[in-house]
Amino acid sequence: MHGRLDTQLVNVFCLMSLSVVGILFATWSDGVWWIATPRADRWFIAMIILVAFAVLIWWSSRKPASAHPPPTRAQWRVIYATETGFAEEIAKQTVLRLQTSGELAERLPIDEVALDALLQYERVLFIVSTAGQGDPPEHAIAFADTVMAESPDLSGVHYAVLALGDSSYDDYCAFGRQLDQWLQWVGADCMFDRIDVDDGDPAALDRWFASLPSDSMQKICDQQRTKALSR
Ligand SMILES: Cc1cc2nc3c(=O)[nH]c(=O)nc-3n(C[C@H](O)[C@H](O)[C@H](O)COP(=O)(O)O)c2cc1C
Repeated sequence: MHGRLDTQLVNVFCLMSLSVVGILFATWSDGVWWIATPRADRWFIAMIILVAFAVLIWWSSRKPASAHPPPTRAQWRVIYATETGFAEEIAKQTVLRLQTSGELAERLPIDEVALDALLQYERVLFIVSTAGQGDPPEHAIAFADTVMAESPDLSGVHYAVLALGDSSYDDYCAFGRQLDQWLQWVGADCMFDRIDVDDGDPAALDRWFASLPSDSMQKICDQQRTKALSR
């Protein structure tokens, strides 16, 4: 918007300057104007200047290449921790939903996630169960003991947690809660509140899937982002 206004002001300034120069030339000679028809070579030079000017105007008024490239969609990482396979199944369905909505998404077991990789992720969905007596699943123990023992700055990471558990256990959804607390502690940005799933509760799972971006919602976000960038 500002760019267009600036260009228009420059155009107005140029036209005014040319008018002033024209008036000065007109008042320069107080003798009789030479009214003979210009020679052919003068006509030719004038035509070339006119065409060059027209080409210059056309070239400078072409739509400039956008300074803001279209928003790229972030890659979603769906990280799961499972003992008996339920979290992995929900992770598969989550990735499928995201991909059907036009998102880029990949599924990763938590034991394949290192801290330096996590720092690079933009959008992460954790789907984790609790095993034993409030313990992480076996393949998540190393993550809990090493990565979650650190205090990195995860402020660039947007996350959500789906905690699978069973309220008949004392430490209901303990690992999901610990993970959520750690993510908050290290400054990660929570996209929506943690959802606890009691013994596979379908209503809680529905809430999880409803919280994922739909295609239409993504389009609105893209449009808003493009608008915000072009301001
Ligand atoms: C041996 C065992 C221990 C469990 N311990 C807990 C627990 O401490 N807290 C809890 O909320 N759920 C506990 N659960 C329930 C599981 O977290 C729940 O069934 C979950 O959906 C399993 O997901 P998964 O198949 O991805 O591991 C336990 C389940 C089993 C079989």
